[in-house]
Amino acid sequence: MAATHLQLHLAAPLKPQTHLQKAKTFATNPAICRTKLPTVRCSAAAAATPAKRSYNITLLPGDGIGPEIISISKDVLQFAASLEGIEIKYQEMPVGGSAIDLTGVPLPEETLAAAKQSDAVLLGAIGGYKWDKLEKKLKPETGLLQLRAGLDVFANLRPATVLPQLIDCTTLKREVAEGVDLMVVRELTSGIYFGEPRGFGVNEKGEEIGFNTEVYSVSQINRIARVAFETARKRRGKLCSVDKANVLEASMLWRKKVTEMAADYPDVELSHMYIDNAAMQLIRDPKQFDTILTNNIFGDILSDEASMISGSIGMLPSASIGQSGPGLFEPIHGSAPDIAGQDKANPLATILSAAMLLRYGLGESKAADRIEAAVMETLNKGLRTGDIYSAGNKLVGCKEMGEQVMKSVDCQIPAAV
Ligand SMILES: NC(=O)C1=CN([C@@H]2O[C@H](COP(=O)(O)OP(=O)(O)OC[C@H]3O[C@@H](n4cnc5c(N)ncnc54)[C@H](O)[C@@H]3O)[C@@H](O)[C@H]2O)C=CC1
Ligand SMILES: CC(C)CC(=O)C(=O)O
Repeated sequence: MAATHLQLHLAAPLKPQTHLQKAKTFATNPAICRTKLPTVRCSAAAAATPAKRSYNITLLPGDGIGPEIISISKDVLQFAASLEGIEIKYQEMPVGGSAIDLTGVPLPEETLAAAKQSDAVLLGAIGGYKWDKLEKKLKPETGLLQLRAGLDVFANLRPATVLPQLIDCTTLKREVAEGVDLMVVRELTSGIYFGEPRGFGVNEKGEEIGFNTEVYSVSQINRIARVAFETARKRRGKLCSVDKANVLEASMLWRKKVTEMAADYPDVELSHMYIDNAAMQLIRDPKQFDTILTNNIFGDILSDEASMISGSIGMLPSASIGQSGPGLFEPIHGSAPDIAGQDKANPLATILSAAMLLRYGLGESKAADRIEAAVMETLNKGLRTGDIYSAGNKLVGCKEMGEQVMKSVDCQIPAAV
C-alpha cells in the first residue's frame, strides 16, 4: 500500500475559549484531545467525503506493559472504527527489546519499512532491565529513536488535561490543578538525543568521559516553531517557548528564531521561559500555560512532570507527526517493567493515543469521538486502575478497564465542541 501523507493543515483558527467555558466543556464533554491540534490528516482522508475508508495500521507493542496496552487499544480502535464503517488492517511488528531478542537489533529494517508503508503507527512502549546493559546501538531506546527519525516525525504533541473525574489524583492542591489544559509541543528528532559528536572518551587528564551535543539548525527550529504557533492559534492563543538561552548556544538560536516567527502570528501571545523556571512554574501555577514549545529533552521531562498534574502518567497520550508520511501515536509513558505482566497497567493513555491516531492520523474524527466518549464514560462509572485509584471508586486491572471502555464505545456521541 502506498504511504499516506500527513499534512499540517493551516485551517482558520478556532474561536478561543475562556477557562470557564473550557472547564464546562470538559465537565460535560469527553473530547479530551479534540480541537487542540493543528489539523493533521492523511491526504487520503482529507477530502470532504473521504474516498478511502480502509487503512493499514502498524502495531508496535514493544516491551514491558506494551503488549498488554496495545492488545486492548487495538480492540477499542477496531470496534470504534467498525461502528463508523472503517476497515482497518493491522500488521504487528517487533521493536525494542522484543525485536532484539528476535532479530538482534532494536529496529529491524522490516519494522521500519512496514511503519513507513502504513497509514499510521500505534506504539506501546520499549525498554526493560533485561536490555539495559547492552551497548548503545543495540539498546531498545535506540530503536525508538531510529523509528522517530526514520518516520521524520519531528513534532510530538503531548496534551495534558486535568479531568474533573480525576481531580483527586493530582498531586497538587485541587485549586491549582482544576481546569489545567495545556499542550506540550516537543521537538522530537533533533537536539541532544541525536546530536553529534557523542560518545565515550578520555580527557586530557586521562579521565574517562561521556559526552553529547545539543544542536539545532534554523530549519529544525523553524519547522517545530511553526507547528507550535499553529497549535497555540487553535487553542487559547498563548505560546510559551521554553529554553536555556542564558547558557546554551542552541537555545540562543532557538529563542531568536522563535521570536522572529512571532511576526507571522500577531494573534498569538509569545513568551519565553528558562527551563528551570518552567519546571517550577508548572507546579506553582500550571494554569498560566496554554501551549508550551520546547526542545527534545526539555519536552520529555516537562511532559512527564505535567502528567502528575493530570493525575497519572498512565493517562497521557501523544501524537508525533511530520510533514508527510504516517504519524506515530504512543502514550508518553515507558514500558513500566515494575508492573509488566501483572494486569496493573492503565491502558487509557494508549487508548487515547489510538483516538489521536484516528483524529489526526486518519482524519476519522467520529471514530475518535467514540473512543474519547467511551473513556469518559468508563471514568464516570468510577472504574480506576491502581495509578488513578481514589476512595469510593472501583479498582480494576488493565484488562477490565479495557473491557469497560469497549462496552462504552457504542455509547451516544455528544455534540462536537
Ligand atoms: N516511549 C517509550 O517507549 C519510553 C520508554 N521508556 C523506557 O521504559 C523503561 C522504564 O522507564 P521508567 O523510567 O521506569 O518510566 P516508565 O514511564 O516506564 O515508568 C515510570 C513509573 O510510572 C508507572 N507507569 C508508567 N506507565 C504506566 C501505566 N500505563 N499505568 C500505570 N503505571 C504506569 C511505572 O509503573 C513506573 O512506576 C526504561 O527502559 C525506559 O528507557 C521510558 C520512557 C518512554
Ligand atoms: C526512551 C527514550 C528514547 C524516549 C523517551 O524517554 C520519551 O520520548 O519519552
